Amino acid sequence: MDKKSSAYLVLDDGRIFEGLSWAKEGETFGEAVFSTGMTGYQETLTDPSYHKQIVIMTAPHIGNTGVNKNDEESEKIWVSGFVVRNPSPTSSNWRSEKSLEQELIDSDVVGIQGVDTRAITRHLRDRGAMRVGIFSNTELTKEEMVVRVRKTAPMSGAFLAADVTTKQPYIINPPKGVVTKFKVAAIDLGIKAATPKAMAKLGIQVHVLPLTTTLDQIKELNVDGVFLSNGPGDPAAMVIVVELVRSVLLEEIPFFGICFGHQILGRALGFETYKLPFGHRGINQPVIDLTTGKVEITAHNHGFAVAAPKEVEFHTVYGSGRVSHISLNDSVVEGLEMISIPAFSVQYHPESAAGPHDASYLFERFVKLMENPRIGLKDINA
Ligand SMILES: NC(=O)CC[C@H](N)C(=O)O
Repeated sequence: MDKKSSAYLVLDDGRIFEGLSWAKEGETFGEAVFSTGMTGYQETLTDPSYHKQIVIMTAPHIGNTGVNKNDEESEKIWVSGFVVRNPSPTSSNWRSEKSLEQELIDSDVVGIQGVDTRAITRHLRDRGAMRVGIFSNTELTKEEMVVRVRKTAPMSGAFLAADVTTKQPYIINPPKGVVTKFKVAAIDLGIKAATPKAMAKLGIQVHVLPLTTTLDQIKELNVDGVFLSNGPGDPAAMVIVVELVRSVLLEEIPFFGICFGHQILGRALGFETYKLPFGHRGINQPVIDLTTGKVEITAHNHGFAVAAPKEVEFHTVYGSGRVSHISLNDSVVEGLEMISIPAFSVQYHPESAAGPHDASYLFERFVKLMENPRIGLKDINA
């Protein structure tokens, strides 16, 4: 095993954690976010929503099952850096094709190991998400490293979806033996691979389209529904897509949004979005469905949220609606549904990847909405 050099995790408030270099050596910058998932490191690394973020894993042992082609959520690793306590020295899994460290090296991802990830997490919980840098094999002084971190762009106001959206449309068809019943235009703001697969299993032919897609291009496809995906950056920077959603709502085309798509629906309806102190990132987050009273254990990855009124029906130019789901950890809005037009969204990830499948019913809800666009959500959920 080659001897590892010292490495430093440097936060923009001047706090520095010393560890050892891991994966690629060098320096990298991003927003420091922590994920509490015990599994799913490969899905996290390849989720485009983490673009320009450095992810701290609270689970101490990472890399135990190596990496494989099936568990990727996109064609590449999007995180800017990866912070772990104890990378596994072996990869033990029948599907493993490569070690995690080798995959990170091959993907030019700078990592750091041997740092107290729990102390870093507690610090971020107390101080909030902030800019961060990883420096390994560096000649810089600690002061020079802090200065470099403070020169990097913050997440607030960041327009990042253009970096991750598909350049060309592509189609995900239902698997063999599943009849195609609906066609959906999925606007790719950083879509995870598990999402169109979850829809295709229900008989939906998913047309994955670039974020620049227009309403006319959607109407040319003669779709039964429009889907807005997860993705990186600040929803307040997504003006072009907010306008598209408003035109879809006016046409009353059945609409479903996940995570970034939920925030953009919220903004299209006229609500503000705001930055959470340190976000929700993990796969055991309790959310209550206010329609059924059921509690779901869900997968989350979001740093922003929608400021919508929770106790009452709200009224917008597109009709009335309500908050459909809230987090049981901190009461953050986790779902919206319109009553008079066919549109709903959730802040969390019903496609999971990784995480529990408690929320997979939401894809069926989208199918029912396309089957009965005129009756709206209230009757569908009854
Ligand atoms: N996973 C996502 O879609 C994230 C949405 C948004 N970028 C946020 O951080 O809240």
